Amino acid sequence: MPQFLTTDESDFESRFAAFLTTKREDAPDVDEAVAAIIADVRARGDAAVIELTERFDRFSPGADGLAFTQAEIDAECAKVAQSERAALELAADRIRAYHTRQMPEDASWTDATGATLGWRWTPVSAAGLYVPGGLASYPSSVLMNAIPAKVAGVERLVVTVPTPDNVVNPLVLLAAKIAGVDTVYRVGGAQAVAALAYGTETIAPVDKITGPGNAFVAAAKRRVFGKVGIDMIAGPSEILVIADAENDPDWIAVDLLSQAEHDESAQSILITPDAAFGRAVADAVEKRLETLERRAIAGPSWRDFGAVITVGDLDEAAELSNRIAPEHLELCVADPEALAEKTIHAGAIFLGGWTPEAIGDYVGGPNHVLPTARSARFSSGLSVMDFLKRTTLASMTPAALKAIGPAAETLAISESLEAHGLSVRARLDRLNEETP
Ligand SMILES: NC(=O)c1ccc[n+]([C@@H]2O[C@H](COP(=O)([O-])OP(=O)(O)OC[C@H]3O[C@@H](n4cnc5c(N)ncnc54)[C@H](O)[C@@H]3O)[C@@H](O)[C@H]2O)c1
Ligand SMILES: N[C@H](CO)Cc1c[nH]c[nH+]1
Ligand SMILES: [Zn+2]
Repeated sequence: MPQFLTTDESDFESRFAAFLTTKREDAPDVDEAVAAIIADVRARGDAAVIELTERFDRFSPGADGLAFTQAEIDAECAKVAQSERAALELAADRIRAYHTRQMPEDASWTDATGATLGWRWTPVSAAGLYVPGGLASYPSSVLMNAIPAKVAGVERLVVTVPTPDNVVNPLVLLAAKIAGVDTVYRVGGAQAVAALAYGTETIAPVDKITGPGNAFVAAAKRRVFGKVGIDMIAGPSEILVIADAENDPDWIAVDLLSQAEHDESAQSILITPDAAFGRAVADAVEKRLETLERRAIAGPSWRDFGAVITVGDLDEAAELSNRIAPEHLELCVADPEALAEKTIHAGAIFLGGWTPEAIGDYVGGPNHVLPTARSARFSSGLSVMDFLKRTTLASMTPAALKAIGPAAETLAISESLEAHGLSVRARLDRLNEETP
């Protein structure tokens, strides 16, 4: 049974607090194994990657076979149905258009002292995208990771994907091709992350690694952070729907199940001002679960981590939503724009009953790699910014240095940093000699 909570019950606060802090994931401790794998790849390069692939993915690529050839990619892509190809292309076009608008502008201005200041954005030179293997590999996630990188201007973009038993999902290769990925390596797990971070004879190192994966991949990303940049460690999916009684309970039920079916630890929550509507949605979920193919995943997720919360009004709904800070927030109410003004902590907001979250997972345009586990309080989804760096620019004239240099010298002396002060003083002295 999902939890049924009502804000006017006396024990609501304690039950809600317990619900908020419920541990949803028990990630196995794999850090020691991952440390050994990374050390092995650093020491032995391709030989280690090949051996680990033999052990974990049960085939031997050989050094020549670590990267897919163009002919292999073309042959796999030819297996994809035209309808799927068209859908991927439509998704790619819309994701590209959205992320192009995210590109930030450089800035430069001259202030009253004559100092010219500003900043400049430049892309990382090379990025590596990890694509999980097996059933969990989502071609849509290839687009969501690769397209922002290309829009940002990343010069070399590579994908690593495990291909257990040497079988690849053709849609992953097609998505990579559509997104403009340069090379795809048939390597997975911590060895793929290590190869991307440190490089091997075959795999050139990258500067930034993005993409989800299992506990081994997550631990490896944590370990190589610092040597390279990483995006985030994504947790199980979440959806929060705020809906009034004017909705079809079945629509809301399938929206809740759309994230529940990702993972047994996913979380789906309905907040509604109408208790009877909440019960109708819960009944509709049970009915859908009778036939849903992924009920073995969605059922436990809904029953163990799902909730229906009845509130007094939509202001109270917004307040709870902000405390939950969900990855995805659907606002199925009469005035979703007004409610969106109040729901300030969420990875992505879907406004109105005609905007199911699943549109955002595939073809809306915004990114579907989003902060989970309440981290939307302080972080954002993947964007072009993840593949850009901002460099500040400053240019002094003699007059500008004369105006602000003495204060720098004073601060340097107060920090006992003599050479700092002298580097300013040397120039100020020259200026004083020239124009006493
Ligand atoms: N958050 C998201 O958006 C999202 C999307 C897709 C998948 N996922 C997650 O990605 C994961 C996919 O997992 P997966 O395992 O199918 O694919 P994966 O690609 O993450 O991991 C497969 C690799 O794990 C390594 N591995 C497996 N057992 C190992 C062991 N005992 N020791 C060392 N390495 C080992 C192997 O190298 C193998 O190639 C799931 O946890 C899923 O929830 C998340
Ligand atoms: N909803 C997932 C992220 O939370 C992403 C995804 C991929 N495919 C379908 N959905
Ligand atoms: Zn999804």
